[in-house]
Amino acid sequence: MPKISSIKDLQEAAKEKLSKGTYEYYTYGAQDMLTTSENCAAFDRIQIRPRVLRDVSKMDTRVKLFGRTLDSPIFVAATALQRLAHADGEVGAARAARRRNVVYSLSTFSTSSIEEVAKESRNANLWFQVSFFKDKNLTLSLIERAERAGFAAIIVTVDMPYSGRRLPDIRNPLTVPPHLSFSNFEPVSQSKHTDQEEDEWIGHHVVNGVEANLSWDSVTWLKRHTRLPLLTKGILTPEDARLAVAAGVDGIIVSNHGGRQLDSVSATIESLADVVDAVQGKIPVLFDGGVRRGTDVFKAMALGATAVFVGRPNLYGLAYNGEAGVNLALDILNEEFTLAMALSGCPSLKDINRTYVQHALAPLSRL
Ligand SMILES: Cc1cc2nc3c(=O)[nH]c(=O)nc-3n(C[C@H](O)[C@H](O)[C@H](O)COP(=O)(O)O)c2cc1C
Ligand SMILES: CCCCCCC(=O)C(=O)O
Repeated sequence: MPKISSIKDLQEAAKEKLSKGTYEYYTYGAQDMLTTSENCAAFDRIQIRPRVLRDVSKMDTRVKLFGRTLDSPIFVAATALQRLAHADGEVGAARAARRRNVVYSLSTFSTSSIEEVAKESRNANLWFQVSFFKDKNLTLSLIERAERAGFAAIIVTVDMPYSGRRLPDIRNPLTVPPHLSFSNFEPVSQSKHTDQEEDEWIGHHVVNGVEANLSWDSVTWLKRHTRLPLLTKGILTPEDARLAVAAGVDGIIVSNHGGRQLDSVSATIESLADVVDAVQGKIPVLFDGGVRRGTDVFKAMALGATAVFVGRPNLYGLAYNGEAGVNLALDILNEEFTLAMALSGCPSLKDINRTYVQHALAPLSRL
């Protein structure tokens, strides 16, 4: 394998290391994966309009969010089951995010617990992703644990009342090996139990436990029960963005779950500007989906994102080389992004705006 110099290289290296089932669980999307592909392809239909003869001798990628200053707007998205990729798992990935002073979001469906990640990555910028469970006390207890452990924000996922139809999962359902568990679901994980009891409990709480009877009142309810900033993840339309603002959330994440939920929805980069316009600057709009290059980050920032999350690049980094692999993924993206800013004549994030991008008449073609 030649030197890893792009996220694509990392993906190929990860494919070599992971079992087929794990690689497909991480990489694939719902049904025909139209949206998963589009998330990446749509970036190629956007061109950058660089300005020249600016002072780019000092670059500043810092972003301020909810009272904290982060060194870069490239954050790590919540993804389940990270220790399937490497023993370093969520802890290693959170440490890599801490090294760059950026946000690490921990999935509810993690293989290291809220407390373990907080303890082992002390002083990291941790956000917790929660789902609405039928058992409301379960949702609340997860949030309370995240608050107690020092997490700085709550992300509530709103695009997953049911799991999307992912064909590898249907043909060959992913199993969690016996040495791993959904660590946030303690009652079973900590007590003596048989594998069958564990499977039944997980089936009940994790897979079938997610609530499908939801409304914006559910979000208001959650907001009342946390003192942390609350972000809704999975917004794709200006209509829902306006409702999110009205519900009093502190931030929106434009996301289609990496194309893993409803196939045939638009690429997130194509939904971003409309959401940003609807929100009118009242709350930050964050973004994820298909970011594989620093130039993708630049395009999302130009269309109004306050920060972007990367999901699969983090998993590929982990699979390649644990914490060091996530460091590598974040280094590549940050180097590419800073260079894109400099070559576009934008020394700081506040300089980047919509005048720096345009829709290509034809997709930019890849060699
Ligand atoms: C393997 C995998 C697991 C995921 N698990 C979660 C999860 O537990 N909760 C959640 O809200 N989103 C989850 N997501 C969605 C990511 O948070 C994010 O929206 C998506 O990965 C962004 O797209 P990208 O992978 O192209 O960067 C998952 C995505 C992947 C690929
Ligand atoms: C096997 C349980 C996985 C929970 C859902 C994780 C997720 O959001 C995903 O996209 O996968």
